[in-house]
Amino acid sequence: MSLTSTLTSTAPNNEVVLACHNISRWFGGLHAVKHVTMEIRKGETLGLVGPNGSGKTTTVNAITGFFPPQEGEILYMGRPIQKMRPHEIAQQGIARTFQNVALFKGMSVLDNILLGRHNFMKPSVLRAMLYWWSAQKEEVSNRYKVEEIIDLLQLEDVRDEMVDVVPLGTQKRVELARALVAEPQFLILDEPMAGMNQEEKEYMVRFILDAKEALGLTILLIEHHMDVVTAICDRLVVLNNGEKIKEGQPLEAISDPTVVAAYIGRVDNAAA
Ligand SMILES: Nc1ncnc2c1ncn2[C@@H]1O[C@H](COP(=O)(O)OP(=O)(O)OP(=O)(O)O)[C@@H](O)[C@H]1O
Repeated sequence: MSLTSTLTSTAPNNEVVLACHNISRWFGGLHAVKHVTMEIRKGETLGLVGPNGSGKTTTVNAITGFFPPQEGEILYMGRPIQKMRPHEIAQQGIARTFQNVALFKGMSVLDNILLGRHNFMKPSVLRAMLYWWSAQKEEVSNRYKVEEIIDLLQLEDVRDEMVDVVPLGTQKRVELARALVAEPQFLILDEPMAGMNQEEKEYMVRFILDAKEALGLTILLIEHHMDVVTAICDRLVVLNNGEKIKEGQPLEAISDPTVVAAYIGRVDNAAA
């Protein structure tokens, strides 16, 4: 499969799922995200790109409540979320994967995926003892969802393996599975193809598109591989030094002189 021949099949509509209005985040004296405004519409795959250190992960950390914005507003389905804690934001229907694989070593693939159901698990021992039948129903429903996602992402063969022994590409897929079993409407992927070879990248693209189609997702994708970004994103937002420098159709955005200069500037700086 060629990445350039890949097409998104679920067209976005005009309903705004997530809106960031003028958000800023500082770390001490470092203004990591500067007055960023962007909107993501239902069914859309929005690419968030930019050179290293341009503020992409910080923006995602602001949306997901890990490092909330100190200025500005974030609306999810029209409701402000910028003061919510990460688990409350997750409960709204937002799930994410992390730039560096963040799985629990020493646990199986299956158990790592099951952890994504924690928002659906009620931990009361008393409740479980008194209402064993209800706990059983809950267990069955968790298992059912997990099996559906294992099937969708073709993880059947490795489900009982320790997660640390499966290849990186599969670990990234396990992370995606863990995010998907939380039944999100809005999925944030932070460099899901990092460290992958071409074949692994192509598989991952396929899995992301399949998941989007099957589960009706809206996606925010941070990705450095421009072939992936141009193949699967409907629009791009480009950051540089914490600021939004461009927003538009993928091919148009990445060939914009300001964007090209931002990337080349980093290369020159790195070489200096
Ligand atoms: N928790 C933190 N504490 C201090 N500084 C931070 C923190 N998180 C990010 N930064 C800084 O904020 C700036 C933006 O970083 P960020 O990780 O958002 O960039 P990025 O675009 O995601 O980069 P990359 O593509 O390399 O992942 C960088 O200068 C980074 O060092």
